[in-house]
Amino acid sequence: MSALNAMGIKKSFGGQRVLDDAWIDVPEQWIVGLIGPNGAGKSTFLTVLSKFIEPDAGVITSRNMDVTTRSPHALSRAGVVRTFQVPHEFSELSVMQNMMVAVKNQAGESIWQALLLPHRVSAEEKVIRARAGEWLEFLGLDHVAANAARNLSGGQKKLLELGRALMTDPYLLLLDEPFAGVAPGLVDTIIEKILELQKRGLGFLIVEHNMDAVNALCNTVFVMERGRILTDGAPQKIVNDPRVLEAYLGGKL
Ligand SMILES: Nc1ncnc2c1ncn2[C@@H]1O[C@H](COP(=O)(O)OP(=O)(O)OP(=O)(O)O)[C@@H](O)[C@H]1O
Repeated sequence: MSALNAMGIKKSFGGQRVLDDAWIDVPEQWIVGLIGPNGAGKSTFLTVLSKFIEPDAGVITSRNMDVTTRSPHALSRAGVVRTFQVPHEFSELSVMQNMMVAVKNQAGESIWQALLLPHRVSAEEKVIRARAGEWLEFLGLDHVAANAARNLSGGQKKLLELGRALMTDPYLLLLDEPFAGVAPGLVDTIIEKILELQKRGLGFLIVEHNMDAVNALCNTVFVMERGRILTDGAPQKIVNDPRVLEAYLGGKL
């Protein structure tokens, strides 16, 4: 069974075809990479797969459910959650508060109340706080839990973005350039956390330019060029494929 499968995806903007019969398959608990030159359509594909924009054609399924017409909200409630190239944290809230407001279902709304009226903390909110604390510890952010999110480094913001996604209990995470703007030391930390999450049962689809990270993480890689999937396979095979080298400017990955 696939955590995510998409076939025949087409998308045009103002007459420009950006996705042209694009496809992908993410088996359960796999880490799948999506690479390709700038402007190939990777982010657009991720945005279509997470349903933030509608495809013009094609079918998207997750765990054998047709999710083509679902809203992004419904998809994330089902367990498929995306993160953004530029993290979407609430900059004035603390790191802990950011984690707590990310929870799905009704609890998320009551958390806002709890933040505004801190003396009215329900048992449910205590459970959510404890879970947020566990994830922050896992991600190495527990020491900054009380800090305003705006004061985090670029890499810490990426970790917080991952933490906020984890608060929704996903089975598949779609990550858009999780290593962009991250200091080298934190790149290794994020790689380690993703591999640990895979061991705990999560799958990932990762759009990324950092080929060292792709090599370290991915079970398989899809290469996109001008809105189409050029080829797919193990990272070692992909980086030595002359068609892939040609697709990149300068013929070098
Ligand atoms: N909302 C939009 N309206 C018009 N054109 C768009 C829109 N979104 C994307 N495009 C165009 O689609 C093409 C693919 O862009 P996209 O950002 O998906 O590529 P990418 O492979 O993610 O590139 P990069 O690696 O540089 O992030 C580009 O030509 C872009 O200008």
